[in-house]
Amino acid sequence: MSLILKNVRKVFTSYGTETVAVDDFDQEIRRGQLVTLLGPSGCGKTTTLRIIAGFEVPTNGRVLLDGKDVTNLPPNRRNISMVFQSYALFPHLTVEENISFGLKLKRLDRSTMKKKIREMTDLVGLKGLEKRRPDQLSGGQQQRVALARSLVMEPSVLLFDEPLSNLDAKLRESMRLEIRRIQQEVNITSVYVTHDQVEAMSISDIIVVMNDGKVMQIGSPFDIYARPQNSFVADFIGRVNFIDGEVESINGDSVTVSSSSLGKKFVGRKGGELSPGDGVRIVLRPESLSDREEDKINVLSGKVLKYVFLGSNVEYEIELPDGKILNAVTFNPIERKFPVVGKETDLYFSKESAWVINN
Ligand SMILES: Nc1ncnc2c1ncn2[C@@H]1O[C@H](COP(=O)(O)OP(=O)(O)OP(=O)(O)O)[C@@H](O)[C@H]1O
Repeated sequence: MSLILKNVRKVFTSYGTETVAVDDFDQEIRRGQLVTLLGPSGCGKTTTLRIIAGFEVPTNGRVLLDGKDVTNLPPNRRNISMVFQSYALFPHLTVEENISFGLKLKRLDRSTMKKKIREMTDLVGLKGLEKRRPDQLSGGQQQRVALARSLVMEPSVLLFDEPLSNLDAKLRESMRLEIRRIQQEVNITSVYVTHDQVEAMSISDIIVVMNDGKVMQIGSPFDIYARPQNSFVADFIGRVNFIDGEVESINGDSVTVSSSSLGKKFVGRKGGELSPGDGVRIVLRPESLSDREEDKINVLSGKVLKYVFLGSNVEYEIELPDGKILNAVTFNPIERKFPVVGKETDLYFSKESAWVINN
């Protein structure tokens, strides 16, 4: 089922102060897509999710489920399920009783109910644990029960509110792959809230980056990482270096940027509407910098401040002539000559990896 948020805005008023929690959120989520709302604390992710679920009514705008306006429908009439960070399982019920709890209201016959429970325990990987209570399960298993309990109701849309926050780092990694597998297998339209950018990158079809209630960018994980539309997105997703300068000339998708503080020119890719004379920044990921020139057309020189050998890669910090610190990561260090701390070194980058945006 498709989900559309049309110019959704939510303003909270408490003690005479207005907070714009969500500002003009406008996006269609197509059937079977997993869309992640990503952003720092307080950016409006949970409020957006609660508006979709029906726990909040937007101040302006509409929510459409398969074309039907559900903006003012209560949660129980939307056929939407939510998976919470806290699992919200019934502690005194077994796995299968937890899963079938909502089904009881549907008055299904015994064999249909049994079949559905078996399908769910198979799907989420809980076979053999049907008779256990939540306190006899690990955190990851409890979250699987919560997921099964949501899916068994065959909702049109599944919402996830930071579902992995209570799990340790290793389990989070495996569970996010599991959630993605299950979501794709069932082909259910999903909205997922997280503040963890790696989690968002690894499970999403589309990421919505939010800040201060505003949508900063909507795009695929690749676009959000490699083609950020503004400094906030570039900085929030992964590590980044910024080189500030001015547009000297534009030729197709190539932009020549001159940096007066470095006394150099660089060629990058046009990342927005730019004109000669515009103040811009080059977005440069640490791994785009290389100690080998090959056919890369840009070069930066600076003093090596730090050099950390990490086996598969090497991280360094370089001080540029304008005093700014550049972070670089190079791979396959065994084949390389090692830079010397305190000495000057050159690092190269391609036009493709230099994404030029408005400053
Ligand atoms: N009921 C409320 N009354 C007043 N302000 C609220 C209410 N709920 C949320 N807010 C405010 O709206 C803004 C967005 O909150 P929201 O909970 O949606 O953010 P979030 O991105 O989910 O944050 P977190 O990651 O910390 O959960 C915040 O400034 C918050 O203080």
